[in-house]
Amino acid sequence: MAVEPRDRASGAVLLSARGVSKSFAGLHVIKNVDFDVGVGEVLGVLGPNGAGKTTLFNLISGDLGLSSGQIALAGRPLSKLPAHRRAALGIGRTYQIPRPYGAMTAFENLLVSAMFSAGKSERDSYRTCLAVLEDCGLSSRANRPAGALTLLDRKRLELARALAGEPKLLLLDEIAGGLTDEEAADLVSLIRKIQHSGVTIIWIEHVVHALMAVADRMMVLDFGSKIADGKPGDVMADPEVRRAYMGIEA
Ligand SMILES: Nc1ncnc2c1ncn2[C@@H]1O[C@H](COP(=O)(O)OP(=O)(O)OP(=O)(O)O)[C@@H](O)[C@H]1O
Repeated sequence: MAVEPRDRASGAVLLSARGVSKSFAGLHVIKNVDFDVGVGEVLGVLGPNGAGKTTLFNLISGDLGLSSGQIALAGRPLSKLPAHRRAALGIGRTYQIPRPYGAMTAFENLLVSAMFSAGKSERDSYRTCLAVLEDCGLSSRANRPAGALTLLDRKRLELARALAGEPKLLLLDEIAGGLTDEEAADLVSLIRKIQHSGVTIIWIEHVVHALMAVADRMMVLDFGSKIADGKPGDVMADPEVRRAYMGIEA
């Protein structure tokens, strides 16, 4: 799973999207979006409600099919692959509303990911799941039913489930939403740790200060189009971003 720092510095592209578009019954939700994500990079994605951010994740993970365009992982076109094949290739994701198997324990939830996404044996999966639970601060809740966990722990579990699949590319969808400042800071430390282990991350988030703390680059969507892509400070100072996202006229 881990990549060496030199890979991160090499500028190799892990995910590339070209001319990506999605329509629902004639409603153009994603419009001709191009972007790359480098190996080991953290790309933050911002945009107003309804801008198309989650739809973009659904197109990458295979939860939805493209209307047109191409998405490739390490040069391999993904368009014809169903979601489970993309997971096996190393695409892990969280959902905005956590989707644990509520009646299963936290540990069992991870085991499903490790065995079916990472394709590990049960024995190897046990080891991975214990390590991931520890990293995510969930060891003491390993045997609790997922449905009985607090919001923060359900968010941690959502992340832990994705990590148990040993992703190369991790898609985080508004994982800091609804958390206190202190909880969000804990989550940021955890995401930094994941980043340092070499996982490439795309993070959709409205909690901008959390995103700014880890993003190498930011991309902004508005009405399905990319309106900015660059260094976080430059993007946040961009007059079009300030107008679209913060309602501030330049
Ligand atoms: N399966 C679907 N069928 C029809 N319309 C959809 C579907 N999924 C999303 N949409 C529409 O696409 C648009 C973009 O939705 P999306 O959830 O991608 O936005 P978002 O940027 O993630 O918003 P938020 O910040 O509120 O999560 C919205 O107008 C939404 O209603």
